[in-house]
Amino acid sequence: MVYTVIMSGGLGSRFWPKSRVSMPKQFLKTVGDKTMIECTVERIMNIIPKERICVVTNKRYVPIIQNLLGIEEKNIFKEPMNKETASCIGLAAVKLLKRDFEAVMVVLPSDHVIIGQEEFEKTLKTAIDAARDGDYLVTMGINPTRPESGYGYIEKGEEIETGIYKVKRFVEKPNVDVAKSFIEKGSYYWNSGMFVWRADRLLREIKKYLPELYRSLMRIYEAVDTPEEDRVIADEYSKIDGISIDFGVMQRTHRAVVLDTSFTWDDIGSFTALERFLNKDKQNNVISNCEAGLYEVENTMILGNKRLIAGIGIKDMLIVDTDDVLLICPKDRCQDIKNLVKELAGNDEFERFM
Ligand SMILES: Nc1nc2c(ncn2[C@@H]2O[C@H](COP(=O)(O)OP(=O)(O)OP(=O)(O)O)[C@@H](O)[C@H]2O)c(=O)[nH]1
Ligand SMILES: O=P(O)(O)O[C@H]1O[C@H](CO)[C@@H](O)[C@H](O)[C@@H]1O
Repeated sequence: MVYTVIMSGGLGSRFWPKSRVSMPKQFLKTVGDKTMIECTVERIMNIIPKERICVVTNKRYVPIIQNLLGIEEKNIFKEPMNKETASCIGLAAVKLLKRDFEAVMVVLPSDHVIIGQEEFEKTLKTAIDAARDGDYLVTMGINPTRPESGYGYIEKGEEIETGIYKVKRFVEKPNVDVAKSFIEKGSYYWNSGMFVWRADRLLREIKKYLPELYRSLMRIYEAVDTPEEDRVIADEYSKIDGISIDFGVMQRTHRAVVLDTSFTWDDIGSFTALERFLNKDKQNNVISNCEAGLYEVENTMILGNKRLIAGIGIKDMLIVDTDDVLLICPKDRCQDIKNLVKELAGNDEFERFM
């Protein structure tokens, strides 16, 4: 059977200070009036029934997820700590395999915006059909519109069925110059970060490329549904070296295929990504959730809280106000918020702001 696996344990640190450890961005109403994880569930429900929607998350978020989604506890796969997406997806694979030896997993991040529900459903059905036999790791390719260095790039090879191509090359997060050259070539997609594969196929690829992780996952597999499960997961997670599925498996596998897509997609990975979905004034400023008194301010993004935000002679800046933290930085440095958060999180004095 086909299951959805929603990855929802990330900290969303590029969205700090709006996103906090206690309430990361997937649980916030970032675009529209529903939380991002609710939108993810709604998007998939026409294709996969709720009883087969699973969420992998840090154990601290279980109450939030139950409250927002009303998902059965057996479908919430709890991680004791964050070890990136290869282990998160690997854990879901062993949990599902124990339930269903032919499980097909539709792996979805919990924080994307997709416009074009019909096209999305159509693509997903094709992806599921392509993955069902177990030969392929199916990715969904987005036609790139800018040399974004925060994404993975997929070069398409031979067309094996209409709209389905062998992956010639998968390059995770190239620098901007390399990304530019990919776009000029015209044969590259962005990796959407959504994947479809059989759980057993994924585990065979993990065995080949991440053997240590595979051994941990097999020990977890043995313990699933026994009284030892939580303890074994905690033991193994403490040993796992975190790596993303993209660097760990997708860049190395020979079994990836890519589907051409036609829906509008964004991963809302950073504040500037969010900016693309918000209204702008005549000076190209985004002013959200507050009043602003601006004099000669241009191309600036202001996400407010309760206060009036006033400014003079500012250009290309990001201002994020919350009850206890005010963040100010140039817009083109907004990816560095993740580094700032890492640095601040290492300091006891700032822990309460994280
Ligand atoms: N369960 C689980 N989910 C994860 C983990 N890391 C990331 N995710 C989820 O995977 C998706 C993509 O995550 P990223 O955008 O790479 O990371 P993020 O933590 O959301 O954001 P940043 O901290 O800003 O990079 C999101 O839905 C995250 O919630 C993890 O270790 N465990
Ligand atoms: O972990 P990150 O930074 O969100 O990157 C992942 O998602 C990107 C799309 O959101 C993909 O483009 C990347 O290849 C990767 O899967």
